[in-house]
Amino acid sequence: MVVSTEPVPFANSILSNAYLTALFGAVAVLAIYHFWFQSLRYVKLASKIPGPTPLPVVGNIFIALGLSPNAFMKRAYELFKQYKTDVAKAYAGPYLYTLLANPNDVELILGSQQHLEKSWEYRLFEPWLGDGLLISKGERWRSHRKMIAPTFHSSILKSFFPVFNKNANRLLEKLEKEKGKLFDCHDYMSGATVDTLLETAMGVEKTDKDNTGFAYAKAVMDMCNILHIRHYKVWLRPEFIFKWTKMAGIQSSLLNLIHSLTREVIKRKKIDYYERVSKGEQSLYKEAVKEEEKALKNKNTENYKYIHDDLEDIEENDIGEKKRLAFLDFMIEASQTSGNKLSDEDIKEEVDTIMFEGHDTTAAASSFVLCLLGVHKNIQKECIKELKEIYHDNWERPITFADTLQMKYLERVIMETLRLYPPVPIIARKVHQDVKLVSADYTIPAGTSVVVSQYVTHRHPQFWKEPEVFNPDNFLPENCANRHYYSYFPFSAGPRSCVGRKYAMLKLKVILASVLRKFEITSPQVEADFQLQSDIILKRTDGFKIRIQDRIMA
Ligand code: HEM
Repeated sequence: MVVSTEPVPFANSILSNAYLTALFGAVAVLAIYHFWFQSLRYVKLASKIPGPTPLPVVGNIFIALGLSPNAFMKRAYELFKQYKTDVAKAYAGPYLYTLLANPNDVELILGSQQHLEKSWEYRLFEPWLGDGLLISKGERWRSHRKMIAPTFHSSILKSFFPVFNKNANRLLEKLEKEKGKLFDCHDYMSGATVDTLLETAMGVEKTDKDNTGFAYAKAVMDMCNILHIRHYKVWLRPEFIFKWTKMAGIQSSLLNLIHSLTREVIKRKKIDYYERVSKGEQSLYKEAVKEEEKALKNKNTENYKYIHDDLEDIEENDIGEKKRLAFLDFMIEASQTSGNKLSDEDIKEEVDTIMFEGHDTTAAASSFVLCLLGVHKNIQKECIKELKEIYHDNWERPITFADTLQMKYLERVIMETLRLYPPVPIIARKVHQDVKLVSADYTIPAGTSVVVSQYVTHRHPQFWKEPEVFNPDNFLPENCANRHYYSYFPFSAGPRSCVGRKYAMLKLKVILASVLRKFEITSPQVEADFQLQSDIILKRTDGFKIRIQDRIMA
């Protein structure tokens, strides 16, 4: 049989008519959508705000298309500079995001009691952190924060010093094998941070053979990567799409690992608690609450004056050291006390939140400090000068709380590191009321998301002299005195600031001073070589590479 390959004019014209109709139909639907979209109140208000032109339906998501996480970071920062504005907008589909760089505007969001709700992307954390402190809202957030924040105050932090020192020494032992080699210090800092958190905040001691810290830290890092990919590849955000990807299977095994550690930790602590009760030991919870209330009446401020938040409303010396409980003990006792409705699941969510927030942030911060000290040898020398003044000939003695108060230069190095390389590079909130900006005549419409970026504001040329230069003297008291308060917020600021910032600063000082006393650090790279990744936690995609050798004391 011969099959004709001749075109069939009639069928063709039907097809082309069908194509044309479909095309016109699609254009008409898009046009109607476009005009409807433009008529929406929030879109009209936002139309005045500068930003890249959005395409119908998809908005500006093409900015992220085909970009790797570190290229995305670079591109976002370049766009902000290119528009030379303190306010910029972008659409992910129909969702409006307004980015604020000016501290006066940042203050309107972070300093307010109204805009406390996190933007909806934080919900991607839900399978992991549940409704823990980082993402919870309303009365639940308020009551849990009131309970958790005081468990990270100086009176209890001081009692953590033996554990801080023990884990710092373990880290030094592990680092021995890297002497002379070029290696990535992040895994080491991460493992040490998890072990310290487990032992301090959770009260769970680790055995020498136990590799839990490392496995857990690795699972947390992998989870962060998945969440980050879903943040910027917005089409992967909906659960019904994500669940068909390979990543969903990986996420599920990572969460199994993370959650089983959390459940194990809580189980162990509960057994301890019941043993204490069976021995007739009294619950310290009620007494601690009473002390807390008394302390709250005595408002005072101290130390870290560069951050405004509710933690400063508590005078720590008012709280008897013996009556203070570390985080997890406190949560367990509170759950057993009538009047509290803390379930095991509530405790698990808060434990997961503290383990995530307290670990990856501090590990990134300490790794950045080590790299920067490797690059800036003169600044490393200054740190050593200060440490010599504190330790004289007793170079190996354990680091005390009093020592950390004298580490003023190291504190400035840490703060400057957190300025240029803030571990949490952005924060997003959902606003339920219109926000009239201070820096320009724009109004952010209610019901949309606002993004403030530590990375961008910390480099704002109007508020920082030579903003791209690493200079710890930026934090000399005289240089801080007249700087806008919200030009620096590595720990966020206002009512929803980081509850663990004092813990973080103390831990960073102990771990960094320990490494510096033992090793001299060098880096083969300069800062311009750092490849930054706009992950949930800011990282270097090229690795935190340093070289160490025994420090020879002159
Ligand atoms: C260098 C270390 C750290 C940095 C830079 C940092 C930074 C931050 C930032 C920016 C936020 C606000 C996040 C947002 O609103 O999206 C935050 C919140 C939080 N941080 Fe930290 N953090 C650090 C260490 C810690 C530690 C050590 C802990 C606990 C042990 C901790 C516990 C928390 C918690 C529970 C929240 C949620 C607070 C709330 O929403 O009420 N952080 N942190």
